[in-house]
Amino acid sequence: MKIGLIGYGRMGRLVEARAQARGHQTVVIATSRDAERTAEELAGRLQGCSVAVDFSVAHAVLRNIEACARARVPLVEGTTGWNERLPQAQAILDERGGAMVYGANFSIGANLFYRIVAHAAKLIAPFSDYAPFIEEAHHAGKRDAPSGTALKLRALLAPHWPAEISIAATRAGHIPGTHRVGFDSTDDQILLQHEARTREGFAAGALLAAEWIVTKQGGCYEFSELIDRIIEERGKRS
Ligand SMILES: NC(=O)C1=CN([C@@H]2O[C@H](COP(=O)(O)OP(=O)(O)OC[C@H]3O[C@@H](n4cnc5c(N)ncnc54)[C@H](O)[C@@H]3O)[C@@H](O)[C@H]2O)C=CC1
Ligand SMILES: O=C(O)C1=N[C@H](C(=O)O)C[C@H](O)C1
Repeated sequence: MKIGLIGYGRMGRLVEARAQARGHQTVVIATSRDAERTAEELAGRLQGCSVAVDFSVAHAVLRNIEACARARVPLVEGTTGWNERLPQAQAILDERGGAMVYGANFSIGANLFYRIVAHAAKLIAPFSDYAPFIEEAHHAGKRDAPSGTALKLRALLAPHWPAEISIAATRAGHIPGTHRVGFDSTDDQILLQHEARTREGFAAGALLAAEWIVTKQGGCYEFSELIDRIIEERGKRS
């Protein structure tokens, strides 16, 4: 694949290294130096890419989606902090026939954790003494809080607990990403945790998504849909 990287920080650089190891090539790199470019101008830069991978900043996401759709380049959208603009993103993709896979967390483990949490929520919710809470911890350089993953976890719990579910966010040092979901009762506490050891898992998932979306002509997919397909396929084989 000929990859266009939007954002060349912690994640962008890691995606480049992993992509190279898998025989792909980075042909375009857009950074904060491209912040003033319009979607049309960025689309011009992305011409010739077979796929784009965006790990940049929330305020640039809609511009980046439009640029990729205009250039007819399928997009892997890994940036977080833009959840409330998803309907606008979908409208842009529909209007221009763009293809995008997005996800707050591209690690396979975190996506399996979503399913464990969803199952736990269903199991625990009928016992009204239990109240859920979420804790997340990340490196000091992370801009958004709560994390995209914590918001996704809250969305999984919300159908079972109508009251607001508290999320506590810690920003310190170099923590790659830890998420905890707890269910607290008068007598005990059930605690589930996903802890990323490095960022390699995010980069590996983003490349898996890139290799998948590159074949798609259009559409908007959440990465967890791709994981569902993998779980289904592996279930059939075993
Ligand atoms: N979905 C996932 O699995 C993961 C998502 N993330 C998210 O990815 C994003 C980036 O994370 P990091 O790489 O740690 O950040 P970073 O701060 O290390 O890198 C951000 C990059 O974006 C560039 N940038 C800033 N403004 C831009 C603009 N207007 N246009 C294009 N590029 C621009 C910067 O020059 C920099 O290269 C964050 O939103 C983070 O939450 C991070 C890790 C995993
Ligand atoms: O910014 C990060 O580093 C991470 N961001 C994602 C999020 O907001 O959930 C995923 C991961 O936890 C790392």
